[in-house]
Amino acid sequence: MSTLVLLRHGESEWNAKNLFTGWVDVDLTEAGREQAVAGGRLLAEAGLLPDVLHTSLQRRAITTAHLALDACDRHWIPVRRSWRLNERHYGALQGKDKKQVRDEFGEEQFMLWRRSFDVPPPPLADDDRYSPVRLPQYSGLGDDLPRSECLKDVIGRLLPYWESDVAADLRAGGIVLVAAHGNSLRAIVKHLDGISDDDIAGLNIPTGQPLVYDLDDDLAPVTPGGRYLDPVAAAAAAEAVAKQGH
Ligand SMILES: O=C(O)[C@@H](CO)OP(=O)(O)O
Repeated sequence: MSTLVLLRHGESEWNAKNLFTGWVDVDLTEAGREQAVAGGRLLAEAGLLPDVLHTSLQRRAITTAHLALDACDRHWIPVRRSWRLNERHYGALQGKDKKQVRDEFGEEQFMLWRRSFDVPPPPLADDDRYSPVRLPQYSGLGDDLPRSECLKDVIGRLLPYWESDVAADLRAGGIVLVAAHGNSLRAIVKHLDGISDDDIAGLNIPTGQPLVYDLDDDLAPVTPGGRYLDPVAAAAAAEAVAKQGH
């Protein structure tokens, strides 16, 4: 038996502005920092003290994890990071206002780009100011560096890391914290709960709310869907994510 805690970063500057973000490395807002600290306090109150942390290479997840772990006195645990836990690359939509995109392209196309399993947004040009191609943290990726991704693509690049690194820590026992992003966490939840390609469209992950999975020896959830430590706040925050752009 092992325990997995999934934590989406707190509110980011571009969450607050309602902009598609993806691989753009924006910071947390003050409210996002407070959410991260509150998430850490929830972990402490529940006695869920992480033994190891996995994060993406993005500032909003890294800072959230640091603040949450500091709040529960686990700032010292081992850390592993991978681009494979990054947010979904939102292609040419990165930096665009969600409501404006919905108004311009219509509800159906907007939701296909946002939540469909296999429709990626148009690719981001390498000379775009939001392209990550020249960032040093991605210099070794070569052909793996995405220009746009759908959820299916995220699952494809995330699962190898899940199997090799996260699952290995889970099998070793203890409590594993994964601090990541709305869509990389949707990919993990889809995998764990066996959610269908259609039904995953309806799943939204709230910012800063710890989601806990107790896993059996096969790393299958004991309780499907896991449990939020603050279910009322998590439901309200997930609803707010679902409504973005509307
Ligand atoms: O813009 C993004 O990168 C993500 C997460 O903030 O947005 P969405 O919830 O629309 O997938």
